[in-house]
Amino acid sequence: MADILQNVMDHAVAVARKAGEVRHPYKDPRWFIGEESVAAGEPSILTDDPTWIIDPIDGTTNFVHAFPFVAISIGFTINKRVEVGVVYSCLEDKMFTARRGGGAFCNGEPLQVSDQTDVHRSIIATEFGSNRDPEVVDKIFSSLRNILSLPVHGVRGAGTAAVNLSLVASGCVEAYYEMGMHVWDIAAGSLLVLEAGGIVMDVDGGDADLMSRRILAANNRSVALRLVEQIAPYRPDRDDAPPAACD
Ligand SMILES: O=P([O-])([O-])O[C@@H]1[C@@H](O)[C@H](O)[C@@H](O)[C@H](O)[C@@H]1O
Ligand SMILES: [Mg+2]
Ligand SMILES: [Mg+2]
Repeated sequence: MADILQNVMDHAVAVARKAGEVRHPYKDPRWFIGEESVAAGEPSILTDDPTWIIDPIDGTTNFVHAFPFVAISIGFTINKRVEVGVVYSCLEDKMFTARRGGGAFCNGEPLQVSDQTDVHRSIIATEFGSNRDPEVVDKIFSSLRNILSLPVHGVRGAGTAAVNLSLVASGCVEAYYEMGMHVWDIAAGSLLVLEAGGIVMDVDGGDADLMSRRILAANNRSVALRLVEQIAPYRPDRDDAPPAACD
């Protein structure tokens, strides 16, 4: 684990030097998108530069209520593509790691998504999110009703996007979808799913977009596309949307 992070940091330094950058790639705020730094007013713009995308506590509500799923999520992108993902599920003491082209692992053991192709025999993970706008709540319940009525074997939610994605990568659930979470919730976990043999796309079946605040991650295309038919999509403000103008 320490080796993986050190290699990535060395790689970031090498890329920066090649580009003629003199700044230190893990001290310059431009190279970070973190939940807390963005909350403190730092920008949330994904560039081609090497960028750490960090959620120090994913599952804050769980943490407050002692509901036992909480994770640390660290993604690293170059050219807007996730190259390394690390999710540490703290109470399970599971360290999930993935490197683009290098596979996904849990505590060093290789991960593989479920081989289930029948959505009716699947478990689907999702979250209710924190938006209580009645139109959004209606969409959430509409999607849920459609999916439950397919029917599927079950619907679950761990209360953390990073853990939900680790569950897809581990083959414990077939898919996870959500609208309204942020890039720091999913950057690392999305690579876990891809490297475990799964797919990641937009909830409408289009290309995945890290900054769109929408994700559908699944073990395979056939399960994913059956879910696309059931999901009532909505568009939260993007993570890289300009701040609203003040009067
Ligand atoms: O705030 P936080 O605990 O880091 O992250 C949370 C996510 O992991 C959760 O799945 C999602 O439903 C919440 O909206 C929130 O984004
Ligand atoms: Mg989070
Ligand atoms: Mg958090």
